[in-house]
Amino acid sequence: MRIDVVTVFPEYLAPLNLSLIGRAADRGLIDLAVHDLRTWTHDVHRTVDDSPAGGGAGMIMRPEPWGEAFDALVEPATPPHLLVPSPAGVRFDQSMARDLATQRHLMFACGRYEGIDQRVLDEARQTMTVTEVSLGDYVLFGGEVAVLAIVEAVTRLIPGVLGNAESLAEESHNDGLLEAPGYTKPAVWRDRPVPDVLLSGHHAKIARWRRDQALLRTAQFRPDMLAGLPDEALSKADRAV
Ligand SMILES: Nc1cc(-c2cccs2)n[nH]1
Repeated sequence: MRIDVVTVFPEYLAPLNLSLIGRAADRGLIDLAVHDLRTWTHDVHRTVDDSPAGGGAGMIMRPEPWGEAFDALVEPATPPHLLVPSPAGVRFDQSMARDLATQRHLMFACGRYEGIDQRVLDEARQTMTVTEVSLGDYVLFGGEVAVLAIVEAVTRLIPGVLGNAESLAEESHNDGLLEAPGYTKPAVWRDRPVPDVLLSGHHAKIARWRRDQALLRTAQFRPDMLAGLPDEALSKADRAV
């Protein structure tokens, strides 16, 4: 997968060169490039924003640098999926992460200030799929934080990036439920024991206990997820919890 990020704060994306994502890039599983939007400015002040048409607070990002950036980065024969973080976007979730992880080329446009001139998105829709995407119902200074989260959620699903693919199967939101609580050694810590069933070696009982805990946790913290499950997702044993 190729991932391009266009931002006025390229250093904000430095964490993408670390840890598992950095190693995935080194191993060629992803081809990640961060670009400074000011590359495509031509004035002495390298201006990327201007006052909003019609007045109002804040600044809007000018269309010209974005248009030139996309012209430089987009191969018309294989246009990317353009993702534009925005508080006004569709909510990002694990289902979208799974879908994005199957795509060949993602490009992220990090808006700052009060957003990007709308004509940039309108123009981009002529050649690319464009999705405004939100991390949640709160407002950030810019899209960079959202890109860090989305790139991490997507790249960890790419085959080969995570050493143990099994862990993907048991994590929260993979099966529509929150994951069960986890424990490790010591068997007792500050008078708090690991649940006996986890030390029993009885795999069927352990699996049942974990499923029960996942159902209870989901009912307590995310009843909306439970309500959204299709009937066939819950077994008879699940319904007895
Ligand atoms: N979910 C979300 C996205 C954002 C921003 C993206 C770009 C500027 S502010 N805030 N909250």
